[in-house]
Amino acid sequence: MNNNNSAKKVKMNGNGESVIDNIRREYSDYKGGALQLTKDDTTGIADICINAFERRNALSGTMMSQLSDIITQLEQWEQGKAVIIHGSNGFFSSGGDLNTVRNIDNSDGGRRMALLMHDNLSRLQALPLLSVALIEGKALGGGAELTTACDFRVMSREAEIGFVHIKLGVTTGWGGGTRLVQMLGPCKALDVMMSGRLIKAAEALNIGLVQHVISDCDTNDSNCVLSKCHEWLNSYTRHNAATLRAIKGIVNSARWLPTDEALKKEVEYFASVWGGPAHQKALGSNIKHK
Ligand SMILES: CC[C@@H](C(=O)O)C(=O)SCCNC(=O)CCNC(=O)[C@H](O)C(C)(C)COP(=O)(O)OP(=O)(O)OC[C@H]1O[C@@H](n2cnc3c(N)ncnc32)[C@H](O)[C@@H]1OP(=O)(O)O
Repeated sequence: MNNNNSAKKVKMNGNGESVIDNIRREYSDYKGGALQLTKDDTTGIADICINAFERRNALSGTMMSQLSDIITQLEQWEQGKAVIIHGSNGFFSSGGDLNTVRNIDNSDGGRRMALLMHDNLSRLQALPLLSVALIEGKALGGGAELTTACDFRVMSREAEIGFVHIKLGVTTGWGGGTRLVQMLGPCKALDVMMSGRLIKAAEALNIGLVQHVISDCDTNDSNCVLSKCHEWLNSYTRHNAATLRAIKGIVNSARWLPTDEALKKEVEYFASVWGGPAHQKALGSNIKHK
Protein backbone atom coordinates (compact mmCIF):
# COMPACT_ATOMS: atom_id res chain seq x y z
CA MET A 1 0.00 0.00 0.00
CA ASN A 2 1.31 3.42 -0.79
CA ASN A 3 0.18 6.80 -1.89
CA ASN A 4 1.89 6.19 -5.20
CA ASN A 5 -0.37 7.61 -7.89
CA SER A 6 -1.02 4.23 -9.42
CA ALA A 7 -2.87 5.89 -12.28
CA LYS A 8 0.52 6.84 -13.73
CA LYS A 9 1.74 3.30 -13.26
CA VAL A 10 -1.15 1.93 -15.29
CA LYS A 11 -1.34 4.84 -17.77
CA MET A 12 -0.02 3.10 -20.86
CA ASN A 13 1.45 4.67 -23.96
CA GLY A 14 0.96 3.44 -27.51
CA ASN A 15 3.15 0.35 -27.20
CA GLY A 16 1.59 -0.89 -23.94
CA GLU A 17 4.38 0.52 -21.75
CA SER A 18 3.58 2.45 -18.55
CA VAL A 19 4.57 6.11 -18.48
CA ILE A 20 7.06 5.43 -15.67
CA ASP A 21 8.65 2.50 -17.51
CA ASN A 22 8.94 4.68 -20.61
CA ILE A 23 10.77 7.38 -18.61
CA ARG A 24 13.00 4.80 -16.92
CA ARG A 25 13.99 3.44 -20.32
CA GLU A 26 14.82 6.95 -21.59
CA TYR A 27 16.77 7.79 -18.42
CA SER A 28 18.98 4.72 -18.60
CA ASP A 29 20.73 6.57 -21.46
CA TYR A 30 21.86 9.41 -19.16
CA LYS A 31 24.98 7.68 -17.88
CA GLY A 32 27.14 8.32 -14.83
CA GLY A 33 27.60 6.79 -11.43
CA ALA A 34 25.73 3.92 -9.81
CA LEU A 35 23.62 3.01 -6.80
CA GLN A 36 24.84 -0.07 -4.91
CA LEU A 37 22.36 -2.15 -2.88
CA THR A 38 23.56 -4.67 -0.32
CA LYS A 39 21.04 -6.70 1.75
CA ASP A 40 21.91 -8.68 4.89
CA ASP A 41 19.27 -11.41 5.26
CA THR A 42 20.58 -12.20 8.77
CA THR A 43 20.19 -8.71 10.23
CA GLY A 44 17.41 -7.58 7.88
CA ILE A 45 19.32 -4.37 7.23
CA ALA A 46 20.08 -3.14 3.70
CA ASP A 47 22.42 -0.44 2.51
CA ILE A 48 22.12 1.79 -0.56
CA CYS A 49 25.31 3.63 -1.46
CA ILE A 50 25.08 6.55 -3.89
CA ASN A 51 28.29 6.17 -5.84
CA ALA A 52 29.24 9.08 -8.10
CA PHE A 53 31.69 11.00 -5.96
CA GLU A 54 33.36 12.67 -8.95
CA ARG A 55 30.05 14.56 -9.19
CA ARG A 56 29.47 14.66 -5.42
CA ASN A 57 27.05 11.74 -5.70
CA ALA A 58 24.64 13.59 -7.97
CA LEU A 59 21.95 11.33 -9.38
CA SER A 60 22.25 10.84 -13.14
CA GLY A 61 19.31 9.60 -15.18
CA THR A 62 20.61 6.05 -15.12
CA MET A 63 20.87 6.23 -11.31
CA MET A 64 17.27 7.48 -11.09
CA SER A 65 16.29 4.48 -13.20
CA GLN A 66 18.40 2.16 -11.03
CA LEU A 67 16.72 3.52 -7.89
CA SER A 68 13.40 2.23 -9.21
CA ASP A 69 14.82 -1.28 -9.60
CA ILE A 70 16.40 -1.17 -6.13
CA ILE A 71 13.10 -0.13 -4.53
CA THR A 72 11.35 -3.02 -6.29
CA GLN A 73 13.93 -5.41 -4.78
CA LEU A 74 13.29 -3.94 -1.31
CA GLU A 75 9.51 -4.17 -1.79
CA GLN A 76 9.97 -7.90 -2.32
CA TRP A 77 12.51 -8.43 0.52
CA GLU A 78 10.45 -10.26 3.13
CA GLN A 79 13.24 -10.38 5.74
CA GLY A 80 13.75 -6.61 5.50
CA LYS A 81 13.73 -4.50 8.67
CA ALA A 82 15.55 -1.35 7.56
CA VAL A 83 17.54 0.34 4.80
CA ILE A 84 20.25 2.97 5.24
CA ILE A 85 20.85 5.31 2.29
CA HIS A 86 24.19 7.13 2.24
CA GLY A 87 26.66 8.65 -0.21
CA SER A 88 30.18 7.52 -1.03
CA ASN A 89 33.29 9.26 0.36
CA GLY A 90 31.46 11.02 3.18
CA PHE A 91 29.15 13.09 0.96
CA PHE A 92 25.41 12.42 0.74
CA SER A 93 24.30 13.82 -2.63
CA SER A 94 24.40 16.97 -4.67
CA GLY A 95 20.95 16.20 -6.09
CA GLY A 96 20.10 15.83 -9.74
CA ASP A 97 23.10 15.43 -12.02
CA LEU A 98 23.32 18.77 -13.82
CA ASN A 99 24.61 16.99 -16.92
CA THR A 100 21.34 15.02 -17.03
CA VAL A 101 19.38 18.15 -16.11
CA ARG A 102 20.85 20.09 -19.06
CA ASN A 103 19.43 17.41 -21.39
CA ILE A 104 15.91 17.82 -20.03
CA ASP A 105 15.76 21.57 -19.42
CA ASN A 106 12.24 22.18 -20.78
CA SER A 107 8.90 21.93 -19.03
CA ASP A 108 7.98 18.48 -20.36
CA GLY A 109 11.47 17.16 -19.62
CA GLY A 110 11.20 18.42 -16.06
CA ARG A 111 7.75 16.91 -15.69
CA ARG A 112 9.02 13.49 -16.83
CA MET A 113 11.91 13.60 -14.33
CA ALA A 114 9.48 14.65 -11.62
CA LEU A 115 7.09 11.81 -12.48
CA LEU A 116 9.90 9.25 -12.23
CA MET A 117 11.33 10.61 -8.99
CA HIS A 118 7.88 11.07 -7.42
CA ASP A 119 7.20 7.41 -8.20
CA ASN A 120 10.59 6.38 -6.80
CA LEU A 121 10.38 8.41 -3.60
CA SER A 122 6.72 7.63 -2.88
CA ARG A 123 7.57 3.93 -3.17
CA LEU A 124 10.67 4.42 -1.01
CA GLN A 125 8.57 6.07 1.70
CA ALA A 126 5.96 3.29 1.45
CA LEU A 127 8.47 0.45 1.92
CA PRO A 128 7.38 -2.01 4.64
CA LEU A 129 10.63 -1.39 6.53
CA LEU A 130 12.39 1.52 8.23
CA SER A 131 14.37 3.86 5.98
CA VAL A 132 17.20 6.10 7.17
CA ALA A 133 19.03 8.80 5.21
CA LEU A 134 22.55 9.04 6.67
CA ILE A 135 23.74 12.53 5.78
CA GLU A 136 27.44 13.37 5.70
CA GLY A 137 28.93 16.26 3.78
CA LYS A 138 25.98 17.88 2.05
CA ALA A 139 22.48 16.89 0.90
CA LEU A 140 21.49 19.46 -1.71
CA GLY A 141 18.47 19.98 -3.96
CA GLY A 142 17.10 16.61 -4.99
CA GLY A 143 19.57 15.07 -2.53
CA ALA A 144 17.78 16.93 0.28
CA GLU A 145 14.45 15.80 -1.16
CA LEU A 146 15.64 12.19 -1.22
CA THR A 147 16.19 12.39 2.55
CA THR A 148 12.57 13.49 3.12
CA ALA A 149 11.30 10.22 1.64
CA CYS A 150 13.07 8.30 4.41
CA ASP A 151 11.43 7.66 7.77
CA PHE A 152 14.44 9.09 9.61
CA ARG A 153 17.30 11.44 8.84
CA VAL A 154 20.61 11.08 10.70
CA MET A 155 23.39 13.67 10.22
CA SER A 156 27.05 13.74 11.06
CA ARG A 157 28.17 16.75 13.13
CA GLU A 158 29.61 18.76 10.20
CA ALA A 159 26.94 17.85 7.64
CA GLU A 160 24.59 20.35 6.01
CA ILE A 161 21.27 20.01 4.20
CA GLY A 162 19.99 22.58 1.71
CA PHE A 163 16.80 22.83 -0.31
CA VAL A 164 18.71 25.07 -2.73
CA HIS A 165 16.19 24.86 -5.59
CA ILE A 166 15.11 28.53 -5.38
CA LYS A 167 18.71 29.53 -6.13
CA LEU A 168 18.37 27.58 -9.40
CA GLY A 169 15.07 29.29 -10.18
CA VAL A 170 13.05 26.14 -9.56
CA THR A 171 10.93 24.51 -6.90
CA THR A 172 11.33 21.12 -5.28
CA GLY A 173 10.57 18.56 -7.98
CA TRP A 174 10.87 15.16 -6.30
CA GLY A 175 8.07 15.54 -3.72
CA GLY A 176 10.30 17.07 -1.04
CA GLY A 177 8.21 20.23 -0.67
CA THR A 178 5.04 18.34 0.21
CA ARG A 179 6.91 16.09 2.63
CA LEU A 180 8.63 19.09 4.26
CA VAL A 181 5.23 20.66 5.05
CA GLN A 182 4.05 17.35 6.51
CA MET A 183 7.25 17.13 8.63
CA LEU A 184 7.82 20.73 9.70
CA GLY A 185 4.54 22.56 9.09
CA PRO A 186 3.97 25.20 6.41
CA CYS A 187 5.81 28.06 8.10
CA LYS A 188 9.13 26.29 8.70
CA ALA A 189 8.87 24.53 5.31
CA LEU A 190 8.49 27.94 3.64
CA ASP A 191 11.52 29.25 5.55
CA VAL A 192 13.64 26.25 4.49
CA MET A 193 12.60 26.41 0.80
CA MET A 194 12.35 30.20 0.36
CA SER A 195 15.78 30.81 1.92
CA GLY A 196 17.47 27.91 0.10
CA ARG A 197 20.06 28.09 2.87
CA LEU A 198 22.37 25.33 4.05
CA ILE A 199 21.13 24.05 7.42
CA LYS A 200 23.71 22.71 9.82
CA ALA A 201 23.11 19.56 11.90
CA ALA A 202 22.34 21.35 15.17
CA GLU A 203 19.60 23.50 13.60
CA ALA A 204 18.24 20.56 11.59
CA LEU A 205 17.85 18.60 14.83
CA ASN A 206 16.30 21.58 16.57
CA ILE A 207 13.60 22.13 13.92
CA GLY A 208 12.80 18.41 13.65
CA LEU A 209 14.24 17.96 10.16
CA VAL A 210 16.61 15.28 11.45
CA GLN A 211 16.15 12.83 14.32
CA HIS A 212 19.74 12.16 15.39
CA VAL A 213 23.18 13.78 15.07
CA ILE A 214 26.31 11.62 15.23
CA SER A 215 28.90 13.73 17.03
CA ASP A 216 31.42 11.22 18.42
CA CYS A 217 33.29 10.33 15.24
CA ASP A 218 36.40 12.00 13.89
CA THR A 219 35.82 14.31 10.95
CA ASN A 220 35.66 12.37 7.65
CA ASP A 221 35.60 8.98 9.43
CA SER A 222 32.70 7.58 7.38
CA ASN A 223 33.18 4.06 8.69
CA CYS A 224 32.65 5.34 12.23
CA VAL A 225 29.59 7.36 11.18
CA LEU A 226 28.00 4.35 9.45
CA SER A 227 28.74 2.14 12.45
CA LYS A 228 27.19 4.68 14.85
CA CYS A 229 24.13 4.88 12.58
CA HIS A 230 23.70 1.11 12.81
CA GLU A 231 24.03 1.36 16.61
CA TRP A 232 21.33 4.06 16.72
CA LEU A 233 19.05 2.05 14.42
CA ASN A 234 19.48 -1.10 16.54
CA SER A 235 17.08 0.26 19.18
CA TYR A 236 14.39 -0.36 16.53
CA THR A 237 15.79 -3.25 14.47
CA ARG A 238 16.48 -5.42 17.56
CA HIS A 239 12.74 -6.23 17.51
CA ASN A 240 11.23 -8.92 15.29
CA ALA A 241 10.71 -8.16 11.62
CA ALA A 242 6.98 -9.01 11.44
CA THR A 243 6.02 -6.54 14.18
CA LEU A 244 8.38 -3.83 12.91
CA ARG A 245 6.92 -4.15 9.40
CA ALA A 246 3.35 -4.13 10.75
CA ILE A 247 3.99 -0.91 12.72
CA LYS A 248 5.45 0.70 9.56
CA GLY A 249 2.28 -0.40 7.74
CA ILE A 250 0.10 1.30 10.38
CA VAL A 251 2.10 4.53 10.01
CA ASN A 252 1.87 4.42 6.21
CA SER A 253 -1.88 3.84 6.39
CA ALA A 254 -2.28 6.84 8.69
CA ARG A 255 -0.08 8.93 6.35
CA TRP A 256 -2.19 8.39 3.27
CA LEU A 257 -5.64 6.95 4.07
CA PRO A 258 -8.72 8.59 5.56
CA THR A 259 -8.85 7.90 9.31
CA ASP A 260 -11.65 5.33 9.17
CA GLU A 261 -9.76 3.31 6.53
CA ALA A 262 -6.45 3.64 8.38
CA LEU A 263 -8.09 2.35 11.56
CA LYS A 264 -9.46 -0.66 9.68
CA LYS A 265 -5.93 -1.33 8.39
CA GLU A 266 -4.61 -1.08 11.95
CA VAL A 267 -6.99 -3.85 13.03
CA GLU A 268 -5.58 -6.09 10.32
CA TYR A 269 -1.93 -5.25 11.10
CA PHE A 270 -2.66 -5.94 14.78
CA ALA A 271 -4.31 -9.27 13.97
CA SER A 272 -1.40 -10.23 11.73
CA VAL A 273 1.04 -10.34 14.67
CA TRP A 274 -1.27 -11.16 17.59
CA GLY A 275 -0.57 -14.71 18.72
CA GLY A 276 2.45 -14.87 16.45
CA PRO A 277 5.87 -16.25 17.42
CA ALA A 278 7.14 -13.03 19.02
CA HIS A 279 3.89 -12.57 20.95
CA GLN A 280 3.88 -16.18 22.16
CA LYS A 281 7.54 -15.90 23.22
CA ALA A 282 6.82 -12.74 25.20
CA LEU A 283 3.75 -14.26 26.87
CA GLY A 284 5.83 -17.27 27.87
CA SER A 285 8.45 -15.14 29.59
CA ASN A 286 8.48 -13.18 32.84
CA ILE A 287 7.95 -9.81 31.18
CA LYS A 288 9.63 -6.86 32.92
CA HIS A 289 9.99 -3.47 31.16
CA LYS A 290 12.88 -1.41 32.52
C1 LIG B 1 14.69 18.66 -8.41
C2 LIG B 1 16.08 18.84 -7.94
C3 LIG B 1 17.10 18.81 -9.02
C4 LIG B 1 16.74 19.72 -10.11
O1 LIG B 1 16.44 20.89 -9.85
O2 LIG B 1 16.80 19.21 -11.26
C5 LIG B 1 18.46 19.13 -8.49
O3 LIG B 1 18.84 18.61 -7.46
S1 LIG B 1 19.47 20.19 -9.39
C6 LIG B 1 21.09 20.12 -8.57
C7 LIG B 1 21.11 20.82 -7.27
N1 LIG B 1 22.48 20.78 -6.76
C8 LIG B 1 23.33 21.81 -6.88
O4 LIG B 1 23.00 22.86 -7.36
C9 LIG B 1 24.74 21.58 -6.36
C10 LIG B 1 25.76 22.35 -7.18
N2 LIG B 1 27.10 22.00 -6.74
C11 LIG B 1 27.66 22.55 -5.61
O5 LIG B 1 27.08 23.31 -4.88
C12 LIG B 1 29.07 22.09 -5.29
O6 LIG B 1 29.60 21.43 -6.42
C13 LIG B 1 29.11 21.11 -4.10
C14 LIG B 1 28.16 19.96 -4.33
C15 LIG B 1 28.77 21.85 -2.82
C16 LIG B 1 30.55 20.53 -4.00
O7 LIG B 1 31.45 21.59 -3.91
P1 LIG B 1 33.01 21.26 -3.83
O8 LIG B 1 33.27 20.24 -2.79
O9 LIG B 1 33.69 22.57 -3.75
O10 LIG B 1 33.39 20.54 -5.18
P2 LIG B 1 33.15 21.06 -6.67
O11 LIG B 1 32.16 22.16 -6.71
O12 LIG B 1 34.47 21.25 -7.33
O13 LIG B 1 32.45 19.78 -7.31
C17 LIG B 1 33.22 18.61 -7.58
C18 LIG B 1 32.77 18.10 -8.93
O14 LIG B 1 31.40 17.65 -8.78
C19 LIG B 1 30.62 18.26 -9.79
N3 LIG B 1 29.24 18.39 -9.30
C20 LIG B 1 28.85 18.83 -8.10
N4 LIG B 1 27.51 18.82 -8.00
C21 LIG B 1 27.03 18.33 -9.19
C22 LIG B 1 25.74 18.07 -9.74
N5 LIG B 1 24.62 18.27 -9.02
N6 LIG B 1 25.65 17.58 -10.99
C23 LIG B 1 26.78 17.35 -11.72
N7 LIG B 1 28.06 17.56 -11.28
C24 LIG B 1 28.15 18.07 -10.02
C25 LIG B 1 31.30 19.59 -10.04
O15 LIG B 1 30.89 20.09 -11.27
C26 LIG B 1 32.74 19.18 -10.00
O16 LIG B 1 33.04 18.54 -11.21
P3 LIG B 1 34.33 19.00 -12.05
O17 LIG B 1 34.14 20.48 -12.27
O18 LIG B 1 34.28 18.19 -13.30
O19 LIG B 1 35.48 18.69 -11.14
